Amino acid sequence: MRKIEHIGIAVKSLKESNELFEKLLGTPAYKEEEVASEGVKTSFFMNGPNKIELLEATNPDSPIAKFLEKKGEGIHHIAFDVEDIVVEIERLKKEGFTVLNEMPKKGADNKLVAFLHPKTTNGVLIELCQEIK
Ligand SMILES: CC[C@H](C(=O)O)C(=O)SCCNC(=O)CCNC(=O)[C@H](O)C(C)(C)COP(=O)(O)OP(=O)(O)OC[C@H]1O[C@@H](n2cnc3c(N)ncnc32)[C@H](O)[C@@H]1OP(=O)(O)O
Ligand SMILES: [Co+2]
Repeated sequence: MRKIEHIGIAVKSLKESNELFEKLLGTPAYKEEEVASEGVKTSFFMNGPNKIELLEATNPDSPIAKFLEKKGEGIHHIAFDVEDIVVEIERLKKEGFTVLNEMPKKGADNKLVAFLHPKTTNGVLIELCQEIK
């Protein structure tokens, strides 16, 4: 794990939350992107070296929809940048973490991603991100 790649925040309305985070950070979202496979539409903000990802559900089966139902709006996951996601998945499995998708999948912002079950990470959903070069 090299650094925190982004903090994911579940929101009800991307439009409203984009306006709120633009006021908060003093800068507009630099990208909006839908990831149909995850049932989300996302927007990204840079704040210095830090990246914020806002996520709105695009269907009721989306992990974000279920999260909002259960916990309401708020921090959803922490994403870490990794050099080689396949190597990292194997390492983490050996360490006893539950990897939710052993095959990396295409995420947003030109990344390959995988997730660790929060039950094995002190209640925090962890995302692994490898830049697609
Ligand atoms: C890929 C695009 C983008 C990117 O950055 O590129 C994204 O980040 S997409 C983000 C959305 N996609 C995902 O989150 C995929 C991984 N998530 C999952 O597979 C599920 O959400 C899962 C397994 C974490 C939870 O599934 P589900 O909600 O169906 O199960 P439960 O409600 O039974 O939850 C089980 C247990 O986990 C707790 N939980 C659920 N979500 C979270 C969370 N985000 N953070 C912490 N804990 C979470 C939930 O409360 C349950 O605990 P319990 O004590 O039993 O209540
Ligand atoms: Co994410």
